[in-house]
Amino acid sequence: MHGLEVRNLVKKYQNTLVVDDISFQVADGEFFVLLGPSGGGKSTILRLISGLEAPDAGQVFMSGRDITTATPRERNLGMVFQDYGIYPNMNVFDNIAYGLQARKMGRAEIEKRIKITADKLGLAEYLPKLAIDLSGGEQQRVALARAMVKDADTYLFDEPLANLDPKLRYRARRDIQSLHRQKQKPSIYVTHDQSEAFAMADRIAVIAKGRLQQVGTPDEILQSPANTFMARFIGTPPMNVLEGECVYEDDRYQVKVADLRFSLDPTWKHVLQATDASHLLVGLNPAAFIPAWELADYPDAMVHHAQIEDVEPLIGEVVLTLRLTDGSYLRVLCEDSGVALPEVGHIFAFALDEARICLFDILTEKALQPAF
Ligand SMILES: Nc1ncnc2c1ncn2[C@@H]1O[C@H](COP(=O)(O)OP(=O)(O)OP(=O)(O)O)[C@@H](O)[C@H]1O
Repeated sequence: MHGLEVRNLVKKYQNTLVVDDISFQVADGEFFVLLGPSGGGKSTILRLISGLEAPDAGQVFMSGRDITTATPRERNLGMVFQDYGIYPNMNVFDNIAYGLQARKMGRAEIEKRIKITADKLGLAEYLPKLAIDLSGGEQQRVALARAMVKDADTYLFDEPLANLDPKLRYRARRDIQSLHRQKQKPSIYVTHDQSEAFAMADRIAVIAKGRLQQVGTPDEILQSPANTFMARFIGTPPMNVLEGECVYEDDRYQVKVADLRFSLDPTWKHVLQATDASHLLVGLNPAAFIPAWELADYPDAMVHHAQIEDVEPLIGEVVLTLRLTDGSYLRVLCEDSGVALPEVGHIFAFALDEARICLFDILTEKALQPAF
């Protein structure tokens, strides 16, 4: 097998389980993002892959070879970390050359590679300068150059853009993706920034409390959260998770949330017959609502009403918080209509794209799956 695999990795610090039985595979050419809240265990997983720390259990494989006990150098990794690991009193050329010299590469080959990489990253004029005299963004590019000059078997990135301003982040993101495409190796990228994860990832693994919550493409993660943690974590604003009840009336399954009733697709039938559907958790994606000003385009949609509790304008979008009859709140994300914003206290008319309803078991909080 090509690519990288971690199998049942476990790591404890002073009896606290920080990495709890984590397994995943990353194919050659795949950009794989570890996303999750701070302290969840993402960086520890990267350190276990890099060999900077040893796992208490589990294995790491590269191209099918067990490298769990190999030294970091034997693993042949390209690494870009948040603190960049730059030697401040060396010039930029020597910083980039360091790993190649350690591998006993010839001077002419080192110079050739550094020239190509420095040109690509706009670093040519900085090569003679001391690293300490560079800005944060320039140092970040040096760290990237150091990973790029190598022909590594896997590339690891640990929040490499955390210290950059938004404009530089955008450019650095493009540089990292271009490096990845050129190398066609597995890349594993740690971030707690969802927009970064969704912009860059082929697949995302969400890690929280040391556990793998879900692995999937950005679309799978967004549309089909595996549990209520995922539903409440992903998205701005995240999914509404409300208590509800399923009823079978008028020849169809319907889900009731406060005084709202939504029709469920027949693909839910088997789940609802097998589960205690009288009480479950209902996931309503804020982006799945049809606002008042678009209802004319959906003449068959079931129209609901609720009072507006809060209006939060964003760039080109608006988040409305609606108060339901049982006192719970529903957040709705709408494209800005271009006319006057709805007002707090007014009654808002809306419909729901019912195909996007998610249901969760109230005890396990795991997603229920419709049968297609
Ligand atoms: N060397 C260590 N000794 C003891 N505890 C540690 C050590 N390294 C990490 N931890 C703890 O392990 C947990 C996971 O840390 P880790 O840095 O892997 O999380 P993370 O998801 O990368 O967080 P962040 O996004 O903040 O970097 C944290 O509770 C952290 O305090």
